[in-house]
Amino acid sequence: MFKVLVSDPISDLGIQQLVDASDIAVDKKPGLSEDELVAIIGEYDALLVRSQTRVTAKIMEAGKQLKVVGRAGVGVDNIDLDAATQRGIIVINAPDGNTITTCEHTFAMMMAVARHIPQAYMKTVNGTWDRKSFLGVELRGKTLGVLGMGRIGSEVAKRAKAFDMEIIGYDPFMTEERAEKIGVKLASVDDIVRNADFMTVHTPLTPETRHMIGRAQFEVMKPGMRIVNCARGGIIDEIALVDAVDQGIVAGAAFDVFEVEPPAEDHPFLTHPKIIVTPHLGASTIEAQENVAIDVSEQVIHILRNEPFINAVNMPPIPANLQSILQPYFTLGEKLGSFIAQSTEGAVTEIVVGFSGELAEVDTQPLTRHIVRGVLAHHLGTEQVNVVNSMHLAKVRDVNIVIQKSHASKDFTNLVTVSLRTKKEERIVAGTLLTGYGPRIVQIDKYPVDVTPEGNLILISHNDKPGIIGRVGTLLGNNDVNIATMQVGRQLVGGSAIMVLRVDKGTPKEVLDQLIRMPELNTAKEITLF
Ligand SMILES: NC(=O)C1=CN([C@@H]2O[C@H](COP(=O)(O)OP(=O)(O)OC[C@H]3O[C@@H](n4cnc5c(N)ncnc54)[C@H](O)[C@@H]3O)[C@@H](O)[C@H]2O)C=CC1
Ligand SMILES: O=C(O)CCC(=O)C(=O)O
Repeated sequence: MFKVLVSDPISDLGIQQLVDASDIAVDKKPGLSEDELVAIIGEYDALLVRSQTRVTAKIMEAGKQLKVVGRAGVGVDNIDLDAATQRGIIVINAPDGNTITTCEHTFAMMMAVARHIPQAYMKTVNGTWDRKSFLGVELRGKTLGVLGMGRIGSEVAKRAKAFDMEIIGYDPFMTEERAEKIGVKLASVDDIVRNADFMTVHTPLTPETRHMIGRAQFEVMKPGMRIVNCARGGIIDEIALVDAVDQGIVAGAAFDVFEVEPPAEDHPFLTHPKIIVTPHLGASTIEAQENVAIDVSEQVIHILRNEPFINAVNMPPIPANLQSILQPYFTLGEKLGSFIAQSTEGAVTEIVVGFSGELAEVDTQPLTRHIVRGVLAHHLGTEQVNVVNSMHLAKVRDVNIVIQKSHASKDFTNLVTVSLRTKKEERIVAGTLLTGYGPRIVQIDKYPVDVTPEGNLILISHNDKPGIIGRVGTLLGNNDVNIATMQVGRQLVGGSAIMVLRVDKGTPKEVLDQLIRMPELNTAKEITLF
């Protein structure tokens, strides 16, 4: 039974599928401190959070069983991604479910700042009927500058057109074609600052976007600008903004997010008459909270059940078309990696992965992660290594990963070749998927073979001499080890050869030792593939 901890308030309806899953037990414990989480996280396989819980390295370290941290929302700045990756914990988010809601909140804030709605409300409910102080401005005909034209920024731009606004946008990944399609004129940050009447930011907070609107930008800003931040505190320099409002450069600002949340009691935004605030409510609608919880719950279930999943933040995404090509090779890749690691001695220094045939045409990175996982799991344990941290673990252990691609594949539609170099030896194994038959190992070192990569195998290298196969069979039979299948590979009659035996159960070490002592037999290794 998998255990999932929900440590922030997350929509009950959204997590219903987790609650209903017969193999999953869900505990809801919102509001725990870091120490409280550290004390209990060890028993959980998955952690679900919104933005309140800070998922620190200390929590990951204590989460010995933790396979996935699910963020019901977009931003993962409350999760230590490096710590997660190092520990092989998958971090997923729900990037689509709150886009419209946050876009709508941006408009609520834009209109509220244009028409002084919070200030007018406060005065009215406090008994003052003041119709003079709150002269606003229209959105119609104004220029809106959008910084960050991703999901939310693009939706904001679309809706701004309905208000008859001119939209200028900046995003390093925005193409002219896409900008044209959504009716946005591409501009630089400087153009936006100098020309916009309203400006809204929709980027993540990164070293590059931190204070991307600061003193230098306020100095050249179009006077009377109104600014909205429903993305992340810190994209706009808060102190510089207050000064710009006081100097009359900025006519008003609406902030949903703060550099530190919640803000200190004496934060200047909280008492400023021209700055309006909400407590990080961008994603707070019934619809968005259900959407993000449904999305993240679905993926957590997939991950716990070892099924394909999407939206991993600490792993490159696999496009759907690629997923269907690569997915069938994942198991083969891990098995080839495991086979070669089990059959090779010495510290691993290099893994050379070769793809030929159709596989050479596509981005095979996700498959490489599985192969490297297969190799490293033999040395570091299957619990320690997964596809999230396999490349990282290889790097920190100075294992060189080399990728080779060849478009021609002589005998197979696709061939995956793994060569392992260790301080002692080098070995090659190659495999493919045979239509109707499944995964096969088709080459071990220089020998062609046809081995189903599963169960208990014995890999023997020997000299091709009459009687050796019989002697091996007799020795195993005498020790109650039943042979299910046998493959022999050789290049020359009487030369060196290999034998791959599939046996019904594990082979005791003393039996392997007896095999190795046989004349003409060089090595015998047990390999287990499940
Ligand atoms: N207030 C709230 O409750 C919510 C806040 N957010 C925040 O809103 C932001 C945007 O979310 P989405 O649109 O879903 O993300 P997204 O990933 O779809 O879009 C972000 C865009 O910012 C662009 N970008 C990155 N660096 C940039 C730079 N230096 N200059 C200009 N553009 C840059 C990226 O290319 C990308 O297109 C995120 O920070 C997210 O955490 C999202 C949901 C709710
Ligand atoms: O969970 C929340 O309400 C915060 C949403 C948010 O900031 C995000 O999704 O990035």
